[in-house]
Amino acid sequence: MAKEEKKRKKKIRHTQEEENQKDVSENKDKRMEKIKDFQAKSDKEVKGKRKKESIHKNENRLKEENFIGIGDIGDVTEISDEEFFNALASDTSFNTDDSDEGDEKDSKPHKKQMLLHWMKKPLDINLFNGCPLCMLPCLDPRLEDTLRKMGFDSLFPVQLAVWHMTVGPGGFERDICVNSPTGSGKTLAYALPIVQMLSTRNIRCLRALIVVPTRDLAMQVKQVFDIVAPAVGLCVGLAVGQSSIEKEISSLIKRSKFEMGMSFDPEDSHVELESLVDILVATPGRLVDHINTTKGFSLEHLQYLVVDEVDRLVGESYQFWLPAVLQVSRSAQKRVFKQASSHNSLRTIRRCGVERGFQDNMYPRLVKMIFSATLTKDPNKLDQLDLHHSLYMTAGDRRYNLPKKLESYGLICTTEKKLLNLAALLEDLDSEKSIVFTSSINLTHRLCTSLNLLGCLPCKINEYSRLQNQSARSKILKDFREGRIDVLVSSDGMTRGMDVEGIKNVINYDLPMYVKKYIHRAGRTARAGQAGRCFTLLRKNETKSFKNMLEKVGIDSFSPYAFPAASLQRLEPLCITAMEKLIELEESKSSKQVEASSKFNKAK
Ligand SMILES: Nc1ncnc2c1ncn2[C@@H]1O[C@H](COP(=O)(O)OP(=O)(O)OP(=O)(O)O)[C@@H](O)[C@H]1O
Repeated sequence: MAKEEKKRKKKIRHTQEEENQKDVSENKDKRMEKIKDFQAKSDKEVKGKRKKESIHKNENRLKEENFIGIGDIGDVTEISDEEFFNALASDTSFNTDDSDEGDEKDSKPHKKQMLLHWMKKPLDINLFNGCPLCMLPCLDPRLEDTLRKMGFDSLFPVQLAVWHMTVGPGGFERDICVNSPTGSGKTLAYALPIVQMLSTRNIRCLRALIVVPTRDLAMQVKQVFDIVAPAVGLCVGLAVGQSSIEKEISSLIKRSKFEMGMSFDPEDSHVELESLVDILVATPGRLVDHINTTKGFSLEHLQYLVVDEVDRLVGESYQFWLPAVLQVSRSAQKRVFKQASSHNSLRTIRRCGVERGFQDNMYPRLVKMIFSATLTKDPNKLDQLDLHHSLYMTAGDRRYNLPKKLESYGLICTTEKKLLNLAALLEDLDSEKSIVFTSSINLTHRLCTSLNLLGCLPCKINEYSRLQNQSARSKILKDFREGRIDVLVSSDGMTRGMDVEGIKNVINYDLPMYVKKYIHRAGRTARAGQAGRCFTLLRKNETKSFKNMLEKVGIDSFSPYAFPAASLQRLEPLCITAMEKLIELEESKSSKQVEASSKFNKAK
């Protein structure tokens, strides 16, 4: 009897276990289904954005092709339909931050490629070896002292090359166009000669303008000037919209004494407002605001114009600022030049002779210096800069170069396994300082949330994208610089020019579609001659395009990077749980948004 009872109970237990297992596996299938749907939705969202970007890019290309500009247009970005749909299918990242990141492909053999004559014989920066500061001709001892305090005892090749063409024998006779790899020291390459040349000025007025594409980069460039400029008594201003325009104006323009007192009559326009700065670092939008609206803001004494990340700043989304600056400085220059014989209070004596003017009027030359790690060769874009007797400087004979000590790796996996592979990689890297790049702002947020929901990684992770306001981004960047954050999940807004010391790894969560984007992302590491690694997560069907991309920067293949199966198995359930929590968060967020909008509609 007891035996039969035992048998019966065992049978019941067995069927229960079978049913439970069946529930669990059905449940798991449902969970995986839900995660797949979620991933497909986010892929679709990113693809939609990319498609828009790419159509936008093609519209621009067509516009350019119909543009009757100088020379041929063989250098415009080209993407055939089949490439476009391949890229979409392989889920590679189109530019979502800036449609100007496209490559100017070396035009196909059948297309005549027009290369500007001055770009045909570039000056090779690699011919210049690093030069000890004590051997640098004409360097102001105060600047030498400051550089040593910065921990620099020699100049990098690009810095020496630019020095020779500006302060040295080259004497600023020509406009300088520099194409030098990321992290090679371009900021100091232009800051040093400008500060050296202005160190002898008597009267303070705005003589040097540096334009960069983003606020964060502008603040970073200003930090460099804030170290070297005061050493020779120069003042530096910032115009980026970081503070209110009134606050900014008071930091740039000295209000006349009358304006302080009661007796000031605003109509009294003959009172000359003085500049509080010799050098201004600005983003295009705020610069144009000051040109158009700020009383006393003048470019008439401008001697140096620097355009950093120039291929971005002459791109389609920034085209508004350059004509304004050139026009204002040109007309002001002509006026100043004519008055030069008069005894006005301030005469701007510029070196480097005069420029071919309009209607044969001669006027002092505005020296232009343009910099990028991926300098454009498109004649239509460069023509906007109105360059004078340009000198093209580049590192070696290849168009695009990665830092010498950068190693490129590829992690081949399916979309579904990307989070799992990224988690395994971050676990592998322990808490080394790293940046994870994604192609869209929303994906940045989701990825950062998922990684934190895993709860098992040895690193502190935060996100950095336009979803956060400027002050939040500045704080996160500061925490990252100071080591309170180990891994930054970032959209491409961070890419250009940002210099954070000690970044060991860059991780592309998705394959950048253009080599320029790859260069600027990977260039966040291996800076100033240090070593660094760039990992790219890609699908099997993206391997070919990744290899093609690396060939453009002189790398004939990438090293595969894989993980022991055990670590993937251990992390997989955690990733699934993290994805489910993320889906719940997204669903509750969207239901709250629906609730809020229905309440809003009812209230109307
Ligand atoms: N002469 C030097 N000696 C040692 N370090 C230097 C020197 N010049 C610059 N550096 C350091 O090199 C790093 C990269 O400099 P910088 O940001 O100017 O590079 P970059 O070429 O502008 O890079 P990107 O193309 O990404 O903007 C900075 O951390 C800077 O402090």
